Amino acid sequence: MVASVASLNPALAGIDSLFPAFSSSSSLPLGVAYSGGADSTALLLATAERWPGQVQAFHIHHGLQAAADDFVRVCESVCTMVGLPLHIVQVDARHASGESPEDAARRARYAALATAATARGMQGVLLGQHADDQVETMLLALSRGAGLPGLSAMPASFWRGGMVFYRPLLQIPSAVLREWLVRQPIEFVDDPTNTDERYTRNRIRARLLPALAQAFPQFRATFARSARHAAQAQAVLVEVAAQDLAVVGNPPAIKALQALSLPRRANVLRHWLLQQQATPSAAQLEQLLHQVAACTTRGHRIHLKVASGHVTRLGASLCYSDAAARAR
Ligand SMILES: Nc1ncnc2c1ncn2[C@@H]1O[C@H](COP(=O)(O)OP(=O)(O)OP(=O)(O)O)[C@@H](O)[C@H]1O
Repeated sequence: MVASVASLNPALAGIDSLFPAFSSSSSLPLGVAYSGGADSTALLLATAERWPGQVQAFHIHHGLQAAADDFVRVCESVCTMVGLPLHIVQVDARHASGESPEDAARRARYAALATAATARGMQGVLLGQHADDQVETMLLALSRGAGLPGLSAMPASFWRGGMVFYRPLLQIPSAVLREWLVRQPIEFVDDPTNTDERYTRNRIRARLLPALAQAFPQFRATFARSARHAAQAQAVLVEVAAQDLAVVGNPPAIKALQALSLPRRANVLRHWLLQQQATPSAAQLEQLLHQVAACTTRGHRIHLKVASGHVTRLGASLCYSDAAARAR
């Protein structure tokens, strides 16, 4: 009995809880984003066990590290062994100026996964992020002073590039997946950059998570609950902002903005700016609120830098313009 429980892939519980009503017709076949690391290996094996013949693996070759060819070799060997189709997609993940290399790699990875999975007729792509990744994401957000969108951490599903992505392992600790996997005759790779403590995420993993486990043994579950509360509250804020934008107008009329309470004024301005592809810093939003409040005479000028553009006053309304973005 114990042996059969121990031999059960823990990732199965994750996919079963995320897809309770998955029918074998419309939602299959599924792709698995397979890095060759422990988590996506456990996920790939569980998915293939649950839906035999309906699963394909997708590996993105970033060409960023010398170890990338080793990842490909391990992915090929595992997929051959378990009899799964594997698609290897080369991407150019060089980062633009002002973008971090990790963000560039992630953006390129999701775009390539969406394109390749669509081309192969996949109905969704599964990702291997787990409960520890979720806590790390929240702590990273806190370390940067994030608001509710950041504290909401990673959603269990989302659309990108016309493809739906799922994260079935968000409730499963990394150690549980790894403990099972090391007892299987299956190879996996440990990304050497995961232990490089120059990266904040790796410092969080190596130093904070063990301390949290000692102080609050239930931290994965309670942090996940907080992330869900934050996501729910954020969804309400977006709804309220959309309603308020309909009232103040788009672009927003200054007098109508002044009629709103300060928190709603901040909320609707952030929402409006995000629609213009401009993410204001906390200081920029503060300045803008100050200017809107002070704008009580005809001659009052507003000219504020926000993101890579400017918010100005144009008659009775605000205006956002970004010459650099228009030229891109
Ligand atoms: N090169 C890649 N090719 C395909 N999918 C990837 C790749 N890198 C990451 N992913 C997907 O994104 C998820 C999260 O990436 P992350 O970098 O946190 O994981 P990892 O440590 O590289 O690998 P794993 O999660 O498999 O241990 C992975 O679980 C996997 O599903």
